[in-house]
Amino acid sequence: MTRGIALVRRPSDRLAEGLVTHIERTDVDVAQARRQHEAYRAALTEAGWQVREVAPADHCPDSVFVEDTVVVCDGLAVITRPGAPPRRPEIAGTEKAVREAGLEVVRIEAPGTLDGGDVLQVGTTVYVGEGGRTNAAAIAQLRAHLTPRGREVVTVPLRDVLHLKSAVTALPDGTLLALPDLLDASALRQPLRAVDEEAGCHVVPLGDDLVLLAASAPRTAALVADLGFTPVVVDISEYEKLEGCVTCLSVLIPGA
Ligand SMILES: NC(=O)NCCC[C@H](N)C(=O)O
Repeated sequence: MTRGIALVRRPSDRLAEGLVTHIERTDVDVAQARRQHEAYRAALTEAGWQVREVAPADHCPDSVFVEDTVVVCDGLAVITRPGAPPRRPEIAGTEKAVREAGLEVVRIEAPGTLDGGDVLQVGTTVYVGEGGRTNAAAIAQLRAHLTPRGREVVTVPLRDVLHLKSAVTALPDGTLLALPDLLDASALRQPLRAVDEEAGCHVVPLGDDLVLLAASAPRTAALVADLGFTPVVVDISEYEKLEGCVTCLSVLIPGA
């Protein structure tokens, strides 16, 4: 028995040309990135997920960051309209993959723009970061799609950060791990723990007590263990050079 499907997309040969917005560009070692992607996939498999590949989009340097192309909620896939125009061709392959996984499909339409990295689901609350990539028109569309599924969509204003999940994610018990300087935390409802490592606020609950996080956040891994969870640590240094984190390299479809 698996926990569900984990969609991933192999890194493009053009990965090193990926977008950078809030950090300096540094050289990406694509061969190393490929090895790290293999290890990331292996960690998901080991944690009980059936890893499935979205068809490659080698002409899109950022296509490995598959999370940004879809929001999955309760059997529904909301195909996004990425805020960065060069990333919009990425959505076709994702739509095919989620249809094959048996999900119902709807889309964010213009003038809405939304990146999956701006959407954090905690219980029935769906936080959406409004900032550089995601606008109010898209948030209204997402709300219309998810309200009938018993979700409450809450807007979180962002400052100087790529995505909401660059600044805050949640542990399996709903506790938020955050870098509070990067967002308006007053919108957040669950208990919040500030972390002192940039990569420490990006975690992915993998089921039971398992928590995926990056090797660049060792103090947060210790904190996660102290809180009674089991850290699953992966080195994603080459993706971090492109403002990627553990969340953006997969889309989890529980129960699929
Ligand atoms: N959800 C995410 O954290 N996505 C990371 C996207 C990084 C990519 N270089 C971008 O700027 O779109």
